[in-house]
Amino acid sequence: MDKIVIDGGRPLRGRIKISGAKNASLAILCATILSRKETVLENVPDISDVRVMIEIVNSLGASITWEGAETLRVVPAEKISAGPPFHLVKKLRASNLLLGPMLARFGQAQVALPGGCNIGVRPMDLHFKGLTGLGASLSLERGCVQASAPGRLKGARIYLDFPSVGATENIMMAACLAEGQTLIENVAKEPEVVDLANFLNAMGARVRGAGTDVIKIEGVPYLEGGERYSIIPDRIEAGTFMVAAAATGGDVVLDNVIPIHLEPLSAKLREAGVEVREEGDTLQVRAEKPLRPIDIKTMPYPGFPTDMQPQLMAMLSTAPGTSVIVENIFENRFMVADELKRMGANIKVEGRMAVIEGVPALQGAQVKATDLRAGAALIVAGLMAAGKTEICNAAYIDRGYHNLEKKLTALGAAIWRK
Ligand SMILES: CC(=O)N[C@H]1[C@@H](OP(=O)(O)OP(=O)(O)OC[C@H]2O[C@@H](n3ccc(=O)[nH]c3=O)[C@H](O)[C@@H]2O)O[C@H](CO)[C@@H](O)[C@@H]1O
Ligand SMILES: C=C(OP(=O)(O)O)C(=O)O
Repeated sequence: MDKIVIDGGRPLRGRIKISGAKNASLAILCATILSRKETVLENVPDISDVRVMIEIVNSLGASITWEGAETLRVVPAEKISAGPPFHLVKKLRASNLLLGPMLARFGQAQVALPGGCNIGVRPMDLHFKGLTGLGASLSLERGCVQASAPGRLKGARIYLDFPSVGATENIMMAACLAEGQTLIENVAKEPEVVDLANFLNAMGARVRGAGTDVIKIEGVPYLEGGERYSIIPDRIEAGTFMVAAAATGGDVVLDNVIPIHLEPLSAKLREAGVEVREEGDTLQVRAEKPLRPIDIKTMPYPGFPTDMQPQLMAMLSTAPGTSVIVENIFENRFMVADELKRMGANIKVEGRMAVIEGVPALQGAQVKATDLRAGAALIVAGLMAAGKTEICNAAYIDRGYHNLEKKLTALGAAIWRK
């Protein structure tokens, strides 16, 4: 059942609830390694990335179990014997977030270099620079990062050359248990970083400034846990449904969203002629085709998110005129263009720039997902296209979307697994 089939051409209409954020959940599951007591996490999406991360943290000695559809009970490990197994670490990019918490809590970590989607080189130099700055010794042995910090890590001043989400999160988690004050400058400001900081503080950490350029952490000797913590809604899942609604000329209401997190996308959709209305924790997206062409540059938050770029490319493929997308975050994130071309799109990719000439319509075709958001973009394209689209490698899509077919069916799409 690794294929998704869509019989396209139907505008999405209706109302659905958005799930908890993948990227916040993955970081927060890693952060539970830091604590000594039980924690309950709510609004956790039941997606394959989360399931793999649960297996990874459990392999270190924790006990994480589902208590209902969206709630996890986490009993942290008291000690760890070995690093997480390679067959799990290689599945997940976010396994790079284990290093900081393992080092801070247990003074050592052995973690294979992470896997995940092939959207760029994705080095870890900034993670290593930060952790070394806190006093850890790191070396790479046979594909495995060996890290140790005899005694406690030491607070330090760390400047990130680029506001990397993962490096910010890893260093912030490690610094929570370091001795003294840590100042991390030029940090990522993504909502998931803020959510992680809020969770750490709920466990007794002293993190200030998350959401600004500088994060200040006063180290504490231990973290307690013991809180019930609700994870923020997934702005990328919400964004994907917003784009799907707009691209099909639909009218969709999304519940459980934080509209401000979606502003970089909402602003661009409005520019394309889409009506986006915010009220409390709901968003309504309404569009009439044809849409207007627009230009997009991906940037760190609050800029336009790279994780929404492929879906926008699909939407713009039928906006009459020329749209230009510049991808500034990941060098290999235009792979979906070739698949969209199979469906009749006219897209030229030159390095980090893609030029899209709107065509009157897409036609259904057999296509393959090359990564998670490329898969999401093909879902959008399949919903727009006339006739049947068959998307293979659906496992990529399952990494990040909970109940995708069920939610789209509720909105009137004809979509099923094969
Ligand atoms: C699990 C998770 O939260 N994933 C998100 C996270 O990925 P991730 O944390 O991997 O993304 P980063 O913000 O770290 O990467 C951004 C850029 O920095 C570069 N870089 C990063 C680290 C480093 O040590 N050196 C370096 O050069 C990367 O190659 C990339 O070009 O943020 C990305 C950017 O918003 C999102 O697309 C991912 O969905
Ligand atoms: C790139 C993504 O995730 P990851 O960093 O886990 O590969 C994504 O969610 O689009």
